[in-house]
Amino acid sequence: MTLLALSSLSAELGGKTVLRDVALTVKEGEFVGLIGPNGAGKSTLLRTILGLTPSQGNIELGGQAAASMSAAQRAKLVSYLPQEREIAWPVTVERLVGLGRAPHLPPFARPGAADEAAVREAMRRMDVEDFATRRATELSGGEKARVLIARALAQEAPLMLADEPTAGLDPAHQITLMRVFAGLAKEGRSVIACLHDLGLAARWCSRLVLLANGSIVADGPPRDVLTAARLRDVYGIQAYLGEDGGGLVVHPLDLAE
Ligand SMILES: Nc1ncnc2c1ncn2[C@@H]1O[C@H](COP(=O)(O)OP(=O)(O)OP(=O)(O)O)[C@@H](O)[C@H]1O
Repeated sequence: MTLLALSSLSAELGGKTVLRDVALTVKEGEFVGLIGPNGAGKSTLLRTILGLTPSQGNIELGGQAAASMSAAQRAKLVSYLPQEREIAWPVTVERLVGLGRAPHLPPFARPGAADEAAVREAMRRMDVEDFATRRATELSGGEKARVLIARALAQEAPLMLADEPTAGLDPAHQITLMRVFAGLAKEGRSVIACLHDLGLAARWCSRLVLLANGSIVADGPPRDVLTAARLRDVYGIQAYLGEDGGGLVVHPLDLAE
């Protein structure tokens, strides 16, 4: 089933075209790494899908025009981890992760057993159970990031949009997160994650979409997208490209000459 279909999508910000004529289809079971240099339009693309940035063109979620959906309908289909990791209220971690269940609850209803199980599972996956009763505002940057990812996981939406989800995480938690996202894809859900770490993107994503100056310049399996020529032309770098038993290995080495 197609979870997301974008066609002829364009967006303008501050009088500048930030996305131009983007077409993208994401089916169930895909872990898509959205990659590209700073300012390429990655965050804007996620925000247009959510209706947070105005755009022209077509956006379909689960086969339905996104423009015709209520916020509640959309929240059942798509969860979102924004780039900003601000936590405004001093609520407990448990409570904050529990907010991920809001789209599933009628107004003023108490969470039921299924909601509590989803919250516990999300906290387990992101290794934040030990912080359950602490105030979320008092955690370290990486701990906050893991709690916010857990909140998005608790939403149990078929499609997750995550903006730089590995930022601030230590290497073990970065790998844990990539495993979680790959696991969601195996279960038939899909993830689109903006990533700057090309090594993680190459190793864990089933598909990479490379954005440059607001346009998709490559889309396919990591091996096809991350070529030496593209890394030079789009990112201006030279990188080690290799293989081991686990797949493609990419390690940026220096600026391109
Ligand atoms: N509110 C805004 N007003 C004007 N221009 C904006 C606004 N938000 C983003 N832009 C511009 O749009 C372009 C795309 O920004 P976007 O945040 O989508 O890039 P990105 O690929 O996510 O970058 P990064 O890797 O640095 O997070 C940039 O040139 C940015 O300066």
